[in-house]
Amino acid sequence: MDLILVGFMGAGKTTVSGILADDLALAQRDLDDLITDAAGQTIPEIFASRGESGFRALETQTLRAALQQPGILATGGGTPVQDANFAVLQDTDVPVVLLDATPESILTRIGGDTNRPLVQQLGPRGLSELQAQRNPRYHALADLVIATDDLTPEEIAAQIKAWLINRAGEAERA
Ligand SMILES: Nc1ncnc2c1ncn2[C@@H]1O[C@H](COP(=O)(O)OP(=O)(O)OP(=O)(O)O)[C@@H](O)[C@H]1O
Ligand SMILES: O=C(O)C1=C[C@@H](O)[C@@H](O)[C@H](O)C1
Ligand SMILES: [Mg+2]
Repeated sequence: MDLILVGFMGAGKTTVSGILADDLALAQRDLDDLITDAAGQTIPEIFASRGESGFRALETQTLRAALQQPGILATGGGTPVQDANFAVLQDTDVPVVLLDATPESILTRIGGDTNRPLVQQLGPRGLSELQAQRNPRYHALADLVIATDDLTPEEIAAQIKAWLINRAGEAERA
């Protein structure tokens, strides 16, 4: 993998990874898509038939395989929560970018979404509490943090690209 995006549901990982992958001519890999492809079920179907723990087991398996592939990986919002996933993401040399967003932005973006079971299960308040609980994990992994509230996905992709170019230059000079 060349780059990993982490952050809460609705932070924009899938959207931004698509733009950046196109721009850099890299493969876009979305962990949620890889999981649904492997399972032959949507995320709500996986949660309904196997429970959240069944989804998490698939997520861990799929993450390990995805990290062996080149490209830009958009993780799921809960990926860093499992200790095994967190350890793998912490150990990798691949740069990790955190897309951060306030609970207000998250609710505006995904409050009405039906493809994320936790949005329905938790409601607005529970969702914000879950985000606060997960934030330390996201930040612990991040080599770069982008506050996305007032940026378009294109602007975020451009900031990440500039950071990657600068980072490559620094590595060359070292
Ligand atoms: N910077 C942004 N400004 C406004 N809307 C955004 C921004 N980034 C993403 N969105 C919108 O928010 C919604 C969720 O985005 P996206 O699916 O990329 O999030 P995600 O981080 O991949 O979430 P998940 O963890 O659930 O996979 C989409 O409707 C997308 O268009
Ligand atoms: O934050 C989460 O726990 C999740 C985020 C989504 O990307 C999906 O992986 C799923 O809906 C669970
Ligand atoms: Mg996504």
